[in-house]
Parts: sequence; C-alpha cells; structure tokens
Amino acid sequence: MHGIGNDFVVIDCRDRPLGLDAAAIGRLGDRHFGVGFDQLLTIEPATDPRCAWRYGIYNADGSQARQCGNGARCVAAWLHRAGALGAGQTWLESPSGPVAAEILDDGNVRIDMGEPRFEPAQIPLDFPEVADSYAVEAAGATLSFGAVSMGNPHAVIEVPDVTEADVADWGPVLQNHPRFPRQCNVGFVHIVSPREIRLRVFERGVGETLACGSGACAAVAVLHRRGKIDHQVAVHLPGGELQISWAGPGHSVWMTGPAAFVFDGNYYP
Ligand SMILES: N[C@@H](CCC[C@H](N)C(=O)O)C(=O)O
Repeated sequence: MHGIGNDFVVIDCRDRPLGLDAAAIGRLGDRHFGVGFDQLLTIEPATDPRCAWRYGIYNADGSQARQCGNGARCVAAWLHRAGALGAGQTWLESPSGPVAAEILDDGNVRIDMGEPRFEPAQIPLDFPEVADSYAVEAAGATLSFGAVSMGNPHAVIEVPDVTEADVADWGPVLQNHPRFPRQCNVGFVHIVSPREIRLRVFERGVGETLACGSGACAAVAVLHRRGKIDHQVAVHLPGGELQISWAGPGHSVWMTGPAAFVFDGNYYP
C-alpha cells in the first residue's frame, strides 16, 4: 500500500505473530534484494480494550517506530476493505497509544493523531526547557529547528525553498545529533501562505521519503505554535497532499489523506 508515496508492506498478523526479527525485516525492506518499503506494518489483535485492532510499525532498516501517520490511514483502509472496520469513527491501537480513524465518503481517511507534545523529555530532546526554536552546532554550522513528538520524534527546519534544501546532507546530521538520544525524523518546510506549506522529510530508519504523515502534523504543530500559519493547512509533500488541522494546545492534530492499495501477495519466509 502507499499513502501519497510513503510505501508499506502490510502483513496480516491477526491470527499469528509476525515472527521476523529486525535483520529479516531489513532484508525484506531492501528495494533490490527484498520487496522494498519505507515501513512494514503489522495488523494485530488489540491489547487495549478501547481499540478495535492494533498496528505495529517497522522502518526499512528493521528498527521499530512508535507512530506513522500515512501508515495509520493505510491500516484503517486495509481493515475496512477486509470488513473488519465499520465506516464510523473507530479506535486503533498504535505503539504510542490509541488513534481514532474514520473512512470518509470520498474514500479518504481521517486520523486523530493525538496532541503534539513539545516538552523536551517527551520527544526526547536533550534541552532543559520548551522553546519555539532550538539551535545546535553541527558539521560547522548552526542548525535552528523546532521539535515535537507526534508519538515519534520530529525536528522541523524552516527553509526559504524546500526544492533547494540539502535534505540528504543536513537530514542525517540533525537526525543523529546527540541532543536527540533516540534520533529524530527531520522535516524541511517552507511556508507558501498561512494555509499552505511545502515539506520534505528525512525519516529515521529510512532516509528521505515521498511523504511523512506524522512529519506533516509535526510541521503544522511547530509553525502554528510560532503563530506563522493558520489552524487548517494544506501540506504539499513530494508524493502528494495532506490536509492537517490543529486548533492549538489541548486539541488533537487531525490528518486527512488517501490510502492506496498496490497489490496483494503471500510471503513464504
Ligand atoms: N512515514 C511515517 C513515519 C514512520 C516512522 C518514522 N520513520 C520513525 O522512525 O519515527 C509517517 O507517515 O508518519
């Protein structure tokens, strides 16, 4: 499946566990010697009684992730197609807690991504207090960024033109900076207008992807907190567009976008 180009192998683990270790997932994720994906998603029985189903998230390098916005939409669409999820709002159990999912009449999926968490300890980010902007010295430059957890850690760097941003060089520098003890996903964003932004994301465990749903939520949360954008924003990513809304502190971030099926298959390890 894919969510605007952020691609997934989705494995039905409702009746039996995945049974693949990190090395095996990494081999499967290799685009030349395996199947290839940005993330592998598992669909499992829920452990939280409030939730219909649970999903697991593994990056292409085999590492586990705690949230995936595009993946949440694909999981909801997959369960809906399987007849295991109704059309109304349902709770799904992500590794970072419950998210609400709703299949809309036009086929798009709306996800309640929860409240953004700006406290450094919750990201985690090694700074003593919350700030709209942090700065670190790295590779001979000063990098200024915002930071937030959407269940997974994000840094957001404002740039004048995202098409010109040196994502491949600066992404890994900030991602692996010691101030982020569990690394981070690094978004490069430019503001087109208060209701429209452009974003590229260098993801943890993958590299640059065509889209990152939690990254889109993170960029809107950071920029809205700075008072630079509206609460309802179109986020343009290389693979397509997401609608993100955040009414501010005390509210969830909502993400709406498509989820596409590519092919079905069987995997014989
Ligand atoms: N593509 C995802 C994010 C996947 C997880 C991320 N790489 C991490 O390690 O936190 C999205 O759409 O949110």
